[in-house]
Amino acid sequence: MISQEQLSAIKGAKVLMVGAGGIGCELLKTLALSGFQDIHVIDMDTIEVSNLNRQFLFRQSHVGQSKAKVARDAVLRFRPNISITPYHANVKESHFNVNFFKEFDVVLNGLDNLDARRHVNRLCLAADVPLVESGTTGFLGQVTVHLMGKTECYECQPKPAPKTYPVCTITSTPSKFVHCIVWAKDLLFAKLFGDKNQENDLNVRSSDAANSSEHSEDAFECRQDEDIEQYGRRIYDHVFGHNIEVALSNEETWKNRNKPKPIYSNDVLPKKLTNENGNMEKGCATDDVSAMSSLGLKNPQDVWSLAENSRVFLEALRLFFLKREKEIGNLSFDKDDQLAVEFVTAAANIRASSFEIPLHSLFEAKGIAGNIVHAVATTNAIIAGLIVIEAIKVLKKDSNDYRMTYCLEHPSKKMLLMPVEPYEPNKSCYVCSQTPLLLEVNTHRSKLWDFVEKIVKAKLGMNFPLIMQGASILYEVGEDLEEDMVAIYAANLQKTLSELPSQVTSGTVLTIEDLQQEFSCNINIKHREEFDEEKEPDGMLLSGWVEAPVDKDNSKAVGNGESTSNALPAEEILEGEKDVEIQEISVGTENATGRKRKLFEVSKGTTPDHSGLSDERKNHNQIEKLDVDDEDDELIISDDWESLTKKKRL
Ligand SMILES: Nc1ncnc2c1ncn2[C@@H]1O[C@H](COP(=O)(O)OP(=O)(O)OP(=O)(O)O)[C@@H](O)[C@H]1O
Ligand SMILES: [Zn+2]
Repeated sequence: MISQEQLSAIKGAKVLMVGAGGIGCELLKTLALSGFQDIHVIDMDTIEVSNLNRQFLFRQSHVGQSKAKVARDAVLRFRPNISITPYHANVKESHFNVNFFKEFDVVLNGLDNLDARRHVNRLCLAADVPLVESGTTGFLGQVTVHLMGKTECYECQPKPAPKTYPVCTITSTPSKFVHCIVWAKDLLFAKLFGDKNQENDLNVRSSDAANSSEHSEDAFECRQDEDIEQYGRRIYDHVFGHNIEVALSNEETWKNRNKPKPIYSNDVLPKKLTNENGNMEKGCATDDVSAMSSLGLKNPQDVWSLAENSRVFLEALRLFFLKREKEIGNLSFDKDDQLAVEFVTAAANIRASSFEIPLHSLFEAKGIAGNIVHAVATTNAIIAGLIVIEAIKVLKKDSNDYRMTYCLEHPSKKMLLMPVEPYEPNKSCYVCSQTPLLLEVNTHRSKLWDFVEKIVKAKLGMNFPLIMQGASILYEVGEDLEEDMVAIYAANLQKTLSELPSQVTSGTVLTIEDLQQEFSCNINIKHREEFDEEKEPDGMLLSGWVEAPVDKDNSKAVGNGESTSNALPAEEILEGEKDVEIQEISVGTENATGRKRKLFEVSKGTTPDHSGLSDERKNHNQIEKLDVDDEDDELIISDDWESLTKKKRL
């Protein structure tokens, strides 16, 4: 039951929701049904068919329309007297500035990416508005509360770096299906259908290959004298046959590995394919173009044979050239693009055959390629309910009662929700505590451009940076800059740090500001001569704020509105490249009675990895078995659990 006090806090509140996807739809409904009367919703997306299974405010007829607007209309139908203001826009647009954020009593995130979450975190800090952050991944979810000075900010704990793979694993020595998927989508698909000017590691490097004129770079261009089937077969033979032969010629590589088998199209398919594509020739909408339907393959959960994959490969390539020629050169892989998924599945499977890696169905391949953990609508609904509970506490200013709550998938079947006390702000957080960072860099070799791209944008997440050394501005982004300044900054970008007009060397302190985020930080520069190409590919190292270790091979999860905030256990986890953090649950070492609890692993089959975490964090990242004997599935949300799971910084 809602108390009078809660009700008046709710009624008078002006709330900003960011994201109207899986969590957002549930949240908007729950806010409206809880009595909130003034809700603003920002979402930059339009509705897709794939959203309909869980984003229940949307229907087939809404596909292509703004999520924020349709969500508003749907909720107004059952709560016509409340005010919902939709914005079909990116929250990073400049009109959503600090003054805009200051209008709200609380901000509620239902986002799906680190970049937008960091941006909202900074604006909430600058505007001094509380933020309730959330995320779900399949059965897992979490809700955290961030209030400046009271609890940690969203960026107080480092987030894991996106999963990356060594280039040579992808180009030459794949050992898992995901390596074949990355090769198929980031190299082959990009090479054939994406921007031709982009660097691409597709060709295996070999001294022999360099001498081969026949298989030089333009092997990927369609020749004038060949038809599309010949072209497809030539690409097939080049990437699955010739390139594998070249790779085999590097004998050292295969001393301790199984040798791959070159595959040529004539080994797998008849010399001339019969035309099975009658339906496709008679014009159909671009969206419906599908190699599978063209070939009569119906079930996406079937694992195709090598011959079937080879046919899909050639057919998908043919259809791209026949039906989607205008897009070629501009395409990037999109998990919702059926033909792209078919092509990538087939290419990955053919490569997997070569390397004796088990083949996968289109359904599975799509999940891996799109970093998908299938969303669970119930998790989104639970998380949305928890967001509203925390929002009400925020509005009532019950800061002692804030909880970060984890929704767990627990093979031990002990509990579903785990509320713990939020952390205090991290005193060394460069975002909310303004602690300077340290950058080790070769100031004679690295250009200002490297610094802007690799550090300021990629690591610090700034959109409109201004870089200063003392009073002199080295670089600035903005629409109203004078032409001569634009030219000076462009020239600066091409200079090494030590060549800049006000030299950047060891001991220099740079101040970086983002005017939109009203966020600034200092970076102490330390010159270092050498960097390890494998471990420090940026050629520079930022510390003070530590990036969390990349998850071990099998400890990575991604999904709908994926969780990127704090600790979570993960059972069934896929490798991926999206920004998502799945760590361990942090709970205190003693229960309310002071009795020690047994350690256990919350997540089946994964041992917590604390490598790279500070000692303080290691102490916090203990996973404990709670002494509950009952083996039945229990939903535990009692207050007792809160006292059992209090968590404090040591
Ligand atoms: N910068 C941003 N500005 C505004 N809205 C954003 C921004 N980034 C993400 N979003 C929105 O956040 C929502 C996240 O919802 P969700 O995780 O369910 O993703 P989805 O795109 O709807 O589904 P899926 O990725 O699973 O297909 C999306 O609707 C997305 O448009
Ligand atoms: Zn912080």
